[in-house]
Amino acid sequence: MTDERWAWGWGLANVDAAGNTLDVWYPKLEMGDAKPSAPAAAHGFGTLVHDGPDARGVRRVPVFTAVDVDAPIADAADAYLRLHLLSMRLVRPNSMNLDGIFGALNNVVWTNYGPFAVEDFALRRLDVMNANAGAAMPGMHADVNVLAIDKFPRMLDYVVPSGVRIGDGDRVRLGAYLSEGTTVMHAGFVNFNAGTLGTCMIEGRVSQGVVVGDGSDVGGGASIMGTLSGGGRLRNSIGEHSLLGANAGIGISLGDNCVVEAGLYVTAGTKIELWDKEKAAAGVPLDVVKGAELSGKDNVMFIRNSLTGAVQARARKTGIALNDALHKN
Ligand SMILES: CC(C)(COP(=O)(O)OP(=O)(O)OC[C@H]1O[C@@H](n2cnc3c(N)ncnc32)[C@H](O)[C@@H]1OP(=O)(O)O)[C@@H](O)C(=O)NCCC(=O)NCCSC(=O)CCC(=O)O
Ligand SMILES: O=C(O)C1=N[C@H](C(=O)O)CCC1
Ligand SMILES: [Mg+2]
Repeated sequence: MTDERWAWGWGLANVDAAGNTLDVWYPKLEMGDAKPSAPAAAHGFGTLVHDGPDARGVRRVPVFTAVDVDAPIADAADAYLRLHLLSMRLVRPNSMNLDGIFGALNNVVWTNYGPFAVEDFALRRLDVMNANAGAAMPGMHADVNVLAIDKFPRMLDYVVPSGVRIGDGDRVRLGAYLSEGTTVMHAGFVNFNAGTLGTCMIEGRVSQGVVVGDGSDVGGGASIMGTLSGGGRLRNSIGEHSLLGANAGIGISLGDNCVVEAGLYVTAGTKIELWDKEKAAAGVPLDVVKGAELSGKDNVMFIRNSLTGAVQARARKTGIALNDALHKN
């Protein structure tokens, strides 16, 4: 036994004319504590493999990839393997080394004909349209629709996890980790290395590094601050049976059984009054703490008092209950 964590499998790579790997699809991956000496089986991609370029200028080649998930990312095939591990629920967010992921991934034009290189895209698009002209329907030209230009593709084109609903596939990147019973509505968003650890309703944005616990709800338009851009360093999370209200936001973590009022953004620096009924009734000033001091605490309701304008934290005894009917996926 070693304490190494290895993952491996056969992937089908799209490789552009310059030799750049645009993407790799791994239908199946395995994990173990040692590097496999050789693939256990043949790749099985059959006629999907073509060594010469297609009309996109892209070759499709099988690659056998084995990676130590605790080592930095080596290349695009490695990055794609780790993103698959997350979406296949083989590895939880924040438990793998993802150093170097943006450098390893190529920027790609994602289309209804698969990935294209950015270089000379207009000419490649013309080649594909000409190749298709009248092929099935005389006089008709099949358009190449550009869905995105990005380093990360949609999860659902690579991994379809069981027990989830996703209203709009564009809103969930490969590398999202969605547990059984999760529903992501159309305005929700889940980044890579982020997701849900149980049954959840996601109608807001779950940033890279953020995880949401069982029985919790991220309301419409809600935002959970991430760490990739904008200078924030705190990796935020939401515990179990908590509610981040519609259009609310957090730059701190929520523990279990918490609620953030709709429309309220609580940051680490927000000055918050600790609600105390007796003190308030007696006109005694309430204690004040910064948001960071309440980060991760259980049983807290955050509101902006509509009479005084102060943000307040009030004790809450129980967690929220999701609507079961929306999670029998
Ligand atoms: C913060 C809460 C939870 C508060 O709810 P309640 O008012 O029921 O709480 P309560 O404990 O019953 O309230 C106790 C007392 O506090 C008062 N109170 C409540 N909020 C207050 C405020 N901001 N300022 C001053 N007083 C307040 C109540 O009137 C009540 O007063 P009395 O004692 O005098 O009666 C709610 O307002 C909220 O924001 N819920 C979030 C719901 C949400 O966003 N769900 C996601 C849906 S997502 C969605 O719908 C998608 C749509 C979309 O995309 O936008
Ligand atoms: O899962 C659904 O469908 C949901 N529907 C609600 C709606 O249609 O308003 C919102 C939450 C999830
Ligand atoms: Mg509905």
